[in-house]
Amino acid sequence: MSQPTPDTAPAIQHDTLFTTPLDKAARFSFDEQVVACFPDMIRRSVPGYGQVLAMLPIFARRHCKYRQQGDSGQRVSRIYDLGCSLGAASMTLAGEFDPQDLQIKAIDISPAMTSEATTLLSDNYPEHDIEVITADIRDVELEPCDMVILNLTLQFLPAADRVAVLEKIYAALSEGGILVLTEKTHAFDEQYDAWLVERYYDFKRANGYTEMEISGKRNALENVLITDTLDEHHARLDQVGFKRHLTWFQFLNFVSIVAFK
Ligand SMILES: Nc1ncnc2c1ncn2[C@@H]1O[C@H](C[S@+](CC[C@H]([NH3+])C(=O)[O-])CC(=O)[O-])[C@@H](O)[C@H]1O
Ligand SMILES: O=C(O)C(=O)Cc1ccccc1
Repeated sequence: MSQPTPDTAPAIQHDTLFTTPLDKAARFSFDEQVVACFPDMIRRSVPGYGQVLAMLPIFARRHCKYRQQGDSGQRVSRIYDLGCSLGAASMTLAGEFDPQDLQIKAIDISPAMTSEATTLLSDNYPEHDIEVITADIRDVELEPCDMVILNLTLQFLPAADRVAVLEKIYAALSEGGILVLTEKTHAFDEQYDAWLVERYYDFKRANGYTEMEISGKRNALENVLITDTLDEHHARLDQVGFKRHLTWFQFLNFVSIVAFK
């Protein structure tokens, strides 16, 4: 199935959030202002964002086993999209699967995000079984599932809460299921890290962001987006029980890992 062009969504606004000097203490939050420009912001700010999304249905085809659902005998695979924002990952998956083959549960803590995600997903994929839930992923119980997507979400949880969320994901995944974990990272080596950060800012400049926007966003994300190193991610996946996990994508300081149950 090909991806329909979203026709009912409001026009995507250009990200101009940090074009004026702001209170230095203003923290980044996923509010209405961010929602309005989010698709533009994330594509201009996250190297490889579109490429990672495009691989999700390809991974899903290989790892989602049809499961028996209730008394109806309906067979579907269940996928969680945790920290779904506007549902881009769910949208990409829905575009590549028939409605009867998938059940998607998309969860985000920001009501501004889930409200818009609900509209976008139901307008574009009315036949698909997609539930958008406003909740903190630290609090939700996960049902048995075949694939879990954490696309740039774990980095926003307090470091102390990350193990518990991954343990819960490991417990919910079926044998043969996968977690796809995409994150911004930092390098342990200071010189490598400085090089990666500077090239990341070059990437942002190339995408039209000014020095003020780059530094404004950096200040706003301080203590909000807390990166780990790639080694820390792999060690934590080991710790929660995943025996096999592979970095399948890297673009500057952004990585994506697939962990196999
Ligand atoms: N505790 C939490 N519980 C639930 N959601 C949370 C929590 N903390 C933060 N979030 C949510 O995690 C999302 C992170 S954005 C994900 C992009 C998306 N995955 C995408 O594929 O486009 C990444 C980014 O903006 O860099 C936001 O929508 C937060 O509200
Ligand atoms: O890390 C950054 O500087 C970013 O701009 C990434 C990002 C993208 C979208 C929301 C929050 C952070």
